[in-house]
Amino acid sequence: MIRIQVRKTLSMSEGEKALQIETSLETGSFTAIYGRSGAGKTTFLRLLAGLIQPEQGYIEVDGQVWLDTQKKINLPPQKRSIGFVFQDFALFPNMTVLENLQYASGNKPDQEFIKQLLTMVSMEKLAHRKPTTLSGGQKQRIALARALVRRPSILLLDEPLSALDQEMRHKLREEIHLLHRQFQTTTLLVSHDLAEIYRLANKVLIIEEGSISKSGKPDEVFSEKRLSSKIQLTGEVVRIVPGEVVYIIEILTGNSIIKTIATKEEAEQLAIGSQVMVFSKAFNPIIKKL
Ligand SMILES: Nc1ncnc2c1ncn2[C@@H]1O[C@H](COP(=O)(O)OP(=O)(O)OP(=O)(O)O)[C@@H](O)[C@H]1O
Repeated sequence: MIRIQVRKTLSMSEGEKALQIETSLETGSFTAIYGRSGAGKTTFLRLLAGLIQPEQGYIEVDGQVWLDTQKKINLPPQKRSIGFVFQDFALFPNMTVLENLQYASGNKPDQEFIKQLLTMVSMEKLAHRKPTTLSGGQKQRIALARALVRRPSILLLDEPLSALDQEMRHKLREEIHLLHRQFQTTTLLVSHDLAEIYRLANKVLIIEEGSISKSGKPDEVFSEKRLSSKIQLTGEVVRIVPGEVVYIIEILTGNSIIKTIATKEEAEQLAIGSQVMVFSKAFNPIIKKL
């Protein structure tokens, strides 16, 4: 079990605001953190990692206290068993893929485990390449393997797939899913992508106005009961076409575009890039073999 309670004053453009988070996570769970830009999601991960200090807080991970401001306990980042993956790869450019993993694994690299990780992220053949010769997806696979190489108690993923194209995002999402099934590392993922959250997370925390406004299973948190439906898809708004009476909203879901209609009021709440869920009560599909 992981118990977290932190308070930190954030300096926002509109002034100061308190970030106050209190939650507990089951060991081995996969939790997504969702919220507007600037809500404090990254700051929350950095507080957990010990990269920034809260004014007040308590963090206990599987019985070990990492932070207790009352008792003046505060483990430095290197003593907190954490793996971190950011959106911008952050590999050492002068080291090969293998050296990046060996360096991260400390004094006694477990060569067998490094090999297993490289195989799991399909990078065993590229172990001797330098990061500059790799694609974004490949670099992020190495960043994932590197974050896991010390078998951390917590894996923190800060929008790890957001710099990748749709296809690569999808592939890496499945790899993260497999890595989590294999190692059961307690994971926190910051994501704006509902499809990603649905696929990976068993719990979601929504951060609004500096605190958790909702938490629960993705289904409970995102779907509204009144919208009980036969089909539910998640996607991203790619086009909004105003009409005389209604608006046409084009939504990218997987590799397909769905067109739906919306009232002016509904359309005004959307923007290009908004993540949405599409519901339909009547589902009467026609199947055509491709
Ligand atoms: N160490 C710090 N001390 C005080 N304020 C900070 C600190 N780090 C970040 N902030 C402020 O806290 C706010 C939240 O930033 P944060 O990066 O956590 O948001 P976010 O929810 O991750 O946003 P995004 O989705 O855009 O990445 C910002 O206004 C930022 O300027």
